[in-house]
Amino acid sequence: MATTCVEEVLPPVLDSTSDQPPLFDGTTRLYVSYSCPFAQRVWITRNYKGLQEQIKLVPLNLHNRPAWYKEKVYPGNKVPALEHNNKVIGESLDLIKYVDSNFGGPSLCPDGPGRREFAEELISYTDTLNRIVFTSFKGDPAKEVGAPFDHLETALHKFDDGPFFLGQFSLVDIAYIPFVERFQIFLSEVWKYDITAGRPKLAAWIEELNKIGAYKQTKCDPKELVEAYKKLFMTQ
Ligand SMILES: N[C@@H](CCC(=O)N[C@@H](CS)C(=O)NCC(=O)O)C(=O)O
Repeated sequence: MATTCVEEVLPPVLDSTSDQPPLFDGTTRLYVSYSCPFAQRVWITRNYKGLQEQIKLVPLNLHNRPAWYKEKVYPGNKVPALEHNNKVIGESLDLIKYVDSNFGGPSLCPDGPGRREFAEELISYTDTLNRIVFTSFKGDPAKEVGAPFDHLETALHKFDDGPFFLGQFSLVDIAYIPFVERFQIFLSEVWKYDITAGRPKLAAWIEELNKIGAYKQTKCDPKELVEAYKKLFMTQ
């Protein structure tokens, strides 16, 4: 498996006091926040394809956002956004496909009968998983999150030529892992709920992903995550 990945010194975070990097000067820029799971999807894709030189990371402080981001770069004012070929485009699920098909490096799109359809099906289920789990944080997660994690466990049984959703590592794994990473931490820390208990395929999937450098470099800080989610979901 290709894990063309160099350990990268991450650029400093820009805030409202920071100058705007030049726009449309021919540099491809990926605007992210280091703690955003949506941005993490595109960041992993870029790393895995070995595009650290071709796609420059521009990390933003979302709590003290530079005004120029909304005004000049991306009116949607969210991350991720990609500046490429004199355009700025957003939406993480579109961007992982865009980066995969418009840049070099190993393909992350599945080939072979049944895989493309299954990939689309799974990619659209990410929103369902996220909705159920985020909503459960306001209720009783132990009762509510079982079904979506069982859905992932079942999906991981479909292709047996590797530990990933389509057998080999693909955009499907990338679409899920930033969220599953956070859910695992928060559900375990706050609710003592182990998402891998009784789900051996899910456990093996997480273990294999943790061996991939392109992903490891993007992981969130568990302590910060717990604090942020407690504020977001557990205060009135
Ligand atoms: N649907 C978007 C969601 C992106 C998103 O919500 N990003 C958050 C950070 S994790 C953001 O930029 N929030 C800033 C805001 O909403 O003002 C995607 O998939 O890219």
